[in-house]
Amino acid sequence: MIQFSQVTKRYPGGHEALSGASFSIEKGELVFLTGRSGAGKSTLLKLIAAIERATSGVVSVNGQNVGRLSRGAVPYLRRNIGLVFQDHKLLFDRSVIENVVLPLDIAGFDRREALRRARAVLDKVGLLNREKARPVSLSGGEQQRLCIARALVSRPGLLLADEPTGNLDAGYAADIMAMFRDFHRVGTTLVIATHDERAIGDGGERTLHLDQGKVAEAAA
Ligand SMILES: Nc1ncnc2c1ncn2[C@@H]1O[C@H](COP(=O)(O)OP(=O)(O)OP(=O)(O)O)[C@@H](O)[C@H]1O
Repeated sequence: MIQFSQVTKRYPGGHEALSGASFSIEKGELVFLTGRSGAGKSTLLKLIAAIERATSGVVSVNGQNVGRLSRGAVPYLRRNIGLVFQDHKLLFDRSVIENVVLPLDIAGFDRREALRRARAVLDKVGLLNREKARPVSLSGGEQQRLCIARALVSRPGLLLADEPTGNLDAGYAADIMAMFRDFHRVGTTLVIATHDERAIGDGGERTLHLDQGKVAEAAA
């Protein structure tokens, strides 16, 4: 599903965040991405979602070279990708539930069905009682859970999550990981960048370790 062939990403200013990275992720895999702060984890996720483009090498998703996608084609790629990034990009002028419903509105869902699904996912992340609140009135951890709800509501085939449990206490972190594992069980591909040992657990999942822009398989 995801293939990196000799991918290098150099940011303006010369910093090389990824250096000749090659690996593949099959459909339905759950993969953790580990490595020190600054190792290149966020960069790797951004290349998959075409938020950043590789300096050299090929990133392909579902057989498409995402570095070659036209601007117009990027929304089609993202339609099937749930994104949980650190800069939540929530809409602060809309309520919690409207933030979650939005991807379904864009996908043309019937309003009642969209609200039903949005409430179900808000319930799972423990925010159902805040559905009318504005995101600005939520704590950092609540905003993170809202972001996770919004990423999962359209049941994407691929979920990319950057430190999804970073701001959460142990209880919520475990709930979110359980949700991710449920999605994995029904066939979603997940790539989760994390420092959080609690998130990785002892499930024997595949872990890719990043060190100074190089990617290596880590022993489970
Ligand atoms: N837009 C940018 N412009 C210039 N340099 C950048 C940019 N984004 C990231 N970098 C640099 O690239 C390197 C890798 O950053 P990246 O955010 O991918 O690391 P990370 O492993 O996700 O770190 P963290 O765990 O702290 O989020 C860092 O040295 C960072 O400073």
